[in-house]
Amino acid sequence: MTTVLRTEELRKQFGDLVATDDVSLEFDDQHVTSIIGPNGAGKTTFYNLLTGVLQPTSGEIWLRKDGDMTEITDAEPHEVARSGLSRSYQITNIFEGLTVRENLQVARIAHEGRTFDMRSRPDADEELNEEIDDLMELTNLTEIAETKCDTLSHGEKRNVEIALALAIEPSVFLLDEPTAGMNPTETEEIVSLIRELNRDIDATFIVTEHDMGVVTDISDRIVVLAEGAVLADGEPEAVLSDERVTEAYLGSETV
Ligand SMILES: Nc1ncnc2c1ncn2[C@@H]1O[C@H](COP(=O)(O)OP(=O)(O)OP(=O)(O)O)[C@@H](O)[C@H]1O
Repeated sequence: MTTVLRTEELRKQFGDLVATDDVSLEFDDQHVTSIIGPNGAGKTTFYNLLTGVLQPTSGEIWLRKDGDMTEITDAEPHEVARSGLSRSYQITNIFEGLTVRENLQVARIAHEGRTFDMRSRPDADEELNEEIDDLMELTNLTEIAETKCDTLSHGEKRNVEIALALAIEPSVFLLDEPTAGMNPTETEEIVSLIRELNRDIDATFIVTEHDMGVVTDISDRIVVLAEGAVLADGEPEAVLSDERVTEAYLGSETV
């Protein structure tokens, strides 16, 4: 197993409030790790530190890039993404007026550092379109490739967001509440999509999720945060039967 992402005593304070409390974690390749915790535990802050949206008060973040661990602690969000850490946002990140294919063309072209211009006829770029066809097949979007995004369902949009995050060929893929606002059928679909992606592409998944059924279904490992610190870390069964974890959730929700 290879470590692809590591935090060293990562800390974030907002005034006196410690939102991330000296978190040291290592993430191995091809694993699905869920980060869970009661409301206010510091999950979003941890994600924002990893992706460069927030700067830590202290500590370090290291990401494997081209075979070597590289420090990304002070990197800007676009530099983090370019280094291979991609995030699918809870808040949608899609150009509503463009089709699914066009959205992916924009993302791929931007990732390759080219300028997107519809007049340059991206449809005529065979290599680009083959990559996008593969990406759409992987994320179950082939049938709606030519559909404008403003007419898609919530679940379909979620798949487009995942495809957009995958378009930058990430080595570490952060999923922020992937089933938020979904009905049971959409939730089931997204769970099988995450499982398929984990099997089919060489990426590491880190997922925050409130739905414990989903967490149990998809995780190789669960990390529990409470008051910004790591409370438990290990295989799902052991973590979810840990008394300290149940206690941390009392009063907010049930594990
Ligand atoms: N910009 C900020 N300024 C001040 N305090 C903040 C800021 N962002 C987060 N916090 C505080 O940091 C703590 C952790 O918040 P965070 O949003 O990371 O938790 P969370 O686990 O994602 O919660 P939830 O599950 O409710 O989304 C909370 O006490 C929150 O009020």
